[in-house]
Amino acid sequence: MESLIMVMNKLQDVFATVGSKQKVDLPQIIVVGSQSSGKSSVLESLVGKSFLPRGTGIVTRAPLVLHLIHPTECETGNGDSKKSKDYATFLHKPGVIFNDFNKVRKEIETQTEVLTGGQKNITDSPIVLNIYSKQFYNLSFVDLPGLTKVPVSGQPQDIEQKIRDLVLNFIKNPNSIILAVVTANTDPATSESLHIAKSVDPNGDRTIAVVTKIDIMDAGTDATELLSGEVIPVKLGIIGVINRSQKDINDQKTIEHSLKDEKAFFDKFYPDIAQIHGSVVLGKRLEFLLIEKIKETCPKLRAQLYEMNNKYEHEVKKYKEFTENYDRSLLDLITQTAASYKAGLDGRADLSFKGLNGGATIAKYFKTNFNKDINEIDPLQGLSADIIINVINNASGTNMGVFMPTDAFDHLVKKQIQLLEAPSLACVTTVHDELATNICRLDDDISYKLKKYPRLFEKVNEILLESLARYKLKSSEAVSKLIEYQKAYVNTDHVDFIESITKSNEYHELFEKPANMGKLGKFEEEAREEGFAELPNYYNSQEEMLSHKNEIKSWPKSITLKMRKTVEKITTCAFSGFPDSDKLILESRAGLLTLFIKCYFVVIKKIIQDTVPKTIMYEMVNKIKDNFHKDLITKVYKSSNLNMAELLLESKDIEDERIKSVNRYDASTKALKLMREIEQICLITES
Ligand SMILES: Nc1nc2c(ncn2[C@@H]2O[C@H](COP(=O)(O)OP(=O)(O)OP(=O)(O)O)[C@@H](O)[C@H]2O)c(=O)[nH]1
Repeated sequence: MESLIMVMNKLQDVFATVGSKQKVDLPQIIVVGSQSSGKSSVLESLVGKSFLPRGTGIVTRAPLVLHLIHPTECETGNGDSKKSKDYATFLHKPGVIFNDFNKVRKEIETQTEVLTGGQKNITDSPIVLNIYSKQFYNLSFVDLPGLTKVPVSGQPQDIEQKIRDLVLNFIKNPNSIILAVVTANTDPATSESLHIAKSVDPNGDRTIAVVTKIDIMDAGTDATELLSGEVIPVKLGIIGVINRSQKDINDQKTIEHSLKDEKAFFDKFYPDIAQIHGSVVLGKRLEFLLIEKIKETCPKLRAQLYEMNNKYEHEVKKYKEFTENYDRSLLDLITQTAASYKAGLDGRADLSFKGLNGGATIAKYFKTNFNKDINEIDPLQGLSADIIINVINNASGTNMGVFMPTDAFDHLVKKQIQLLEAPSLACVTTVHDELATNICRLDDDISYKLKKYPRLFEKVNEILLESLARYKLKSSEAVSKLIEYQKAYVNTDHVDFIESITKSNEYHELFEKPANMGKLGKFEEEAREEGFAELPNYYNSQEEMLSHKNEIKSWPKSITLKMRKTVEKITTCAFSGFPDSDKLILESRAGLLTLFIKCYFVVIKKIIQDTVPKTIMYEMVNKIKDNFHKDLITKVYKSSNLNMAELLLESKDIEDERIKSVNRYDASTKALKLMREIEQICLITES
């Protein structure tokens, strides 16, 4: 019967060595208790040896999986002096025999440091220790860090939560037996171990309580009530033990001696129940419970292992498929890569993909960021009133004409149109970068296959970037041309321009509300009185006046009349000897010019917001979608400096993954074999 636990131990080791992606709920005894409750002492009494690290603070910082093994002849090794006595081995030190249990303690301490990275932190990576002794039963435990509330210096503040999480992770395994250590000298209602056990096993169906420190209870109190099961609601039993006190340990009292004293203590103080308490009873009870648990969980465990084995077998086959048929599938892979890349832009890619795909990202960028960048450009950026007046003066030359100089408008508006080039070119760059990253959004399956061959992946990336660089150049040239086109001809007849002017507030202020015209308004009546008839007197000749009339005609028709009126008023003012007339004329012209620039800019912004995305789509996005496949085939196959063998080198990561996958499959096959052995033993013992 003992060998049932031994086979289960082997099963545990299989998973401890190889690890498993999937959790396997193996039957285990998990020791849980608050700090200094006596967990280590209980384990040492069961083992009959002092071998666990002691000290202040949190001593146990890694799960310790402890297998107690009753060795067979073969394991004691006939003639092997090292194995002739009790000895220990660690799973992480294969082949090393520990006869000295002080060295076992040291090794646990050293390995704890290795696993926790030298910090006072805790880890969930287990240390697996086998102790071989003819003296005891086969048993297996997991010893965990003590539940604590106060971090010691150097320990993370959340240590309490970390320990709780670690303990919970072990005890929530429905096939585990919770060995809750409870101290007799404190109120069981405050016992941390019972509390945490209850959170995963509310009815106490898989919890056994071990009561320590009965010997140091307050004078006048005794543990009869506690040990009889009236206080603690657990179903697997309550067993009292007397461990060595600190003084006993300091005095180097042997465990053998302590076990004798323990028996004497129960015989003397609890004669009626002495037979069912003590470390020896505890050991036997735990062995019985573990065997029962193994039998009970066998069918479920077998099904779980079977499923796991199938899954790993499938995974291993997948690796083989890639490595063996690579040549044949290179072309397929390139085709799939280009198709997946295109699908990412067309929006038909993996719908489960979290976040936006490449195509959607670009569309969103056009609609929001690019439009915003353009809208945010101030149409008068860099144009102070002085600059505008200066340009008007220069455009008028020596002749201080009365009408709006079109040259000044042309000059200024073209200067402002140029401001649109930088955000448009930035848009080209952003889309380019998005197209470059789109390679990271291939379908999982293709991306996985491609990354398996890093050189090939690198080559694919290189080809993509080369093509994109070409298309980016063309896009930038085309976008710059769009700006040039706008600068080539200033179309003041554009319907949107006229509409924009008439809808503007400034226009309304200047022409529709004479009352708000300020100084100009004062002369409005005079202007009306003197009339346009006076105006020809201003010009030196009829010819000159006519030339100005032509100038008026070059402005959009719908505004000409009103504009003319204003200019007329200004001119009249000049005639009437108003002292600031020149200044007034200039300011009024500058106001008009500013309004026209603003309104014309609205039109151009709309055109740019519409045509830049179209140009980028044509020159870059659609080109890469249509030509990526062709570019890949041409460059991967035809490039003379390409060494195919190099392209086919498997990545180190994937190679490691493949090895791990094979190991996992081997381990699960081994586990299934052990499971069959366990089932055999169960059958024999039942019949
Ligand atoms: N008198 C007496 N002392 C005990 C008993 N059990 C444990 N002790 C003492 O209590 C102290 C803590 O015991 P440990 O076995 O180290 O407790 P632990 O739960 O393993 O402690 P941590 O691993 O630090 O959480 C030691 O000084 C033991 O000697 C007992 O039954 N009686």
